[in-house]
Amino acid sequence: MSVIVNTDQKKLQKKAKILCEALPYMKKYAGETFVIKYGGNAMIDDELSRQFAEDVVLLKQVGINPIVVHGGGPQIGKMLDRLQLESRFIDGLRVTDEQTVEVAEMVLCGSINKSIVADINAAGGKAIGLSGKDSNLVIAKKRESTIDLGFVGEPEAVNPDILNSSVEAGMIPVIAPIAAGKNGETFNINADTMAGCIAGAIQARRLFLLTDVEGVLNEEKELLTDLVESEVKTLITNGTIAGGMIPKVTTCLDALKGGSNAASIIDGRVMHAILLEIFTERGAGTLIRLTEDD
Ligand SMILES: Nc1ncnc2c1ncn2[C@@H]1O[C@H](COP(=O)(O)OP(=O)(O)O)[C@@H](O)[C@H]1O
Ligand SMILES: CC(=O)N[C@@H](CCC(=O)OP(=O)(O)O)C(=O)O
Repeated sequence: MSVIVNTDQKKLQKKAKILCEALPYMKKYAGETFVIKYGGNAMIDDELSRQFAEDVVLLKQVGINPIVVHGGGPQIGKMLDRLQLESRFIDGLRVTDEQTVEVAEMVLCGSINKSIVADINAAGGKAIGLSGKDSNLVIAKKRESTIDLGFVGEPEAVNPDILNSSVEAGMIPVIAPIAAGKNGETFNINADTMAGCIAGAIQARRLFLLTDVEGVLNEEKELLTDLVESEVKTLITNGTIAGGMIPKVTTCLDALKGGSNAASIIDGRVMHAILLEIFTERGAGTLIRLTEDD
């Protein structure tokens, strides 16, 4: 025979209260599509990866349609090191020659994509691994820049049919940021850029970028909880926003202009970061909007 002691009951009541608090958000977001960008730096340990997968499956279970776009910059870097090839970045983008694009495709579409798919499936979901190449999901073109970045691409067109049919079939798409150009060449796309353009093209209700910092930080390293477009531009110009944070904030602005309702940069090192962001009144990261009135 088992008994429930008072402290157990209090713990259970606390759990029930948390579930009730999440109810209005579940209702508000049921049927909506969320694009979640899972950065290579946020995949820092197995337990966090397992919890990320559980969060994604929970979203699907409560009627939200999550679409995961992943990165893997540090993992590409490690493989390049092993092959004694150099990693070089300009404004957060990897300079990508022919050998580098081969390695990027192998790492992103191979080990990383499949391990996220496996984690989501192990958590009870039905994940399908894709890249921009599958069913012409994303057609890329060379990214023009003052310094030649090689095979770095940017999305030119998005054909979301494969996403719509996968979601309708109850699947969770997991997308690697690799795409083909019109002539069949392979392009390496920054994963934030890939996530933002997909979010815009399918008019995702929300875009989340999970990374390895609390959000956008000011010069004193304090978290900026809300930013509008003009503030983002000033922070880039004065160098406060630099490196890998540049493609993140510009991606958020592009997704908002494309039709997403809100874009947030959040700390992927925090357990259940997505659930906290979606199902509590004020998430922990930086919320980006176009203007104060949005
Ligand atoms: N103002 C800023 N606030 C926060 N992080 C910043 C800022 N400027 C530059 N960064 C850098 O951006 C990094 C996140 O980008 P990145 O390394 O590309 O992450 P991910 O792999 O998650 O895409 C942070 O770890 C930090 O070093
Ligand atoms: C062009 C470009 O920079 N592509 C990235 C793609 C992976 C990525 O963006 O990964 P994170 O999100 O983990 O940084 C790269 O080669 O690192």
